[in-house]
Amino acid sequence: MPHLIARGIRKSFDRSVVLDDIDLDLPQGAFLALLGPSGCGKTTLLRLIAGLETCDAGQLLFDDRVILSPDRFVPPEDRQLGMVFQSYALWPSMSVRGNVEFALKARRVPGPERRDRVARMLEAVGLTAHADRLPQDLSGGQRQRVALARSLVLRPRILLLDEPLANLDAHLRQQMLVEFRRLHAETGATFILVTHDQDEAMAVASHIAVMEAGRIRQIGTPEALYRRPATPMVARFIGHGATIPVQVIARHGDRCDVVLGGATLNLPGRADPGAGWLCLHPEDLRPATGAGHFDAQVIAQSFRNGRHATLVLPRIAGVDTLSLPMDAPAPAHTPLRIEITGGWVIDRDAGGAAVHPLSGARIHA
Ligand SMILES: Nc1ncnc2c1ncn2[C@@H]1O[C@H](COP(=O)(O)OP(=O)(O)OP(=O)(O)O)[C@@H](O)[C@H]1O
Repeated sequence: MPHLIARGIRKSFDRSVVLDDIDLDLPQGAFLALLGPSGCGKTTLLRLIAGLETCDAGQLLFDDRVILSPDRFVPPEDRQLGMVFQSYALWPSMSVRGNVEFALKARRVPGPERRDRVARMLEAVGLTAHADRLPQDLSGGQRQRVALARSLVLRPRILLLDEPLANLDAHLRQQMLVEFRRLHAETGATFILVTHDQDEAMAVASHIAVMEAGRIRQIGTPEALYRRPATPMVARFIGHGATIPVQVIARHGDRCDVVLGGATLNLPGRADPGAGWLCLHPEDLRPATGAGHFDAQVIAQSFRNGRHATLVLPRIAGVDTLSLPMDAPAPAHTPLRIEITGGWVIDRDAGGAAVHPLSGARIHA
């Protein structure tokens, strides 16, 4: 049974619509990433779930109880959730232990149980040795751990994370992502993470909701979004993808015949005959070993993960650049013939589709 449900949520600020027709079915224990470009409404949706905003239309339900609608508002403290922000907002004059213990004291949790829960939480986030330090004497990553511990010690059913890693360097971010996954698995709580970094979302989330202009464009597992993007925006946003305009001439179930340049290709996809988009990731392209499909010219290369990541300018109308992995170095301006080895074909008018039929708005644990 889903425990967090949003139905047709709409929210405006000063008559401009910031969230529109938001639907979610989230079971207990999911790890959802809200992903999208700046200003698409991620934080507003998180704040709405947190009880820090009201809505104009729709409903938010937690375990079948309406916690938000235009005429109902359950305050944050009655929603069984915790929040961790970018600015960790720790109490500066309290020790690490004091910060983690504070809310338990406020809730009058008896001393022995309180000390036990704090000790176990500090152990879980690896801060036992720093329990008596003040926040100012900690690194950014350690402060972030205190903020996490402080929220998780209350055993929330939902933990809301608003760009919690934005202030950390790349190395610490990776460490904290591993930590998030571990704590998520250990606590069994539902985690909802706001991020505009798709690598971050792919690294931790069981499900990703890609948002654009106040709407959820697609929601599903990272793999579903990567392999079967519903819109060109999702295709470009996930996995460093690109889109190429193609003509779809036939559809056979989950495959389509498309014309690109002079060639006809049979590729995975679900587009009807007419104008379509071919969604590609770098590994769907390679230098042609046979006739190939289109000409291109190398713009630049960088060596990454054992391959030469190559940016090329394809000779295809309406396409700027594409990237593909190569085994050999190739200087700028090298002409290449490129072969397409995979991808996903969608309708040209798929731009506004809210939900892809394969991923669905309903999330199952
Ligand atoms: N209190 C407010 N009053 C007026 N407009 C607001 C308010 N809060 C947010 N907005 C507007 O709502 C839109 C969505 O903002 P929101 O912070 O939810 O986006 P976001 O996707 O989280 O962006 P970012 O990644 O930059 O944090 C933006 O256009 C923003 O300016």
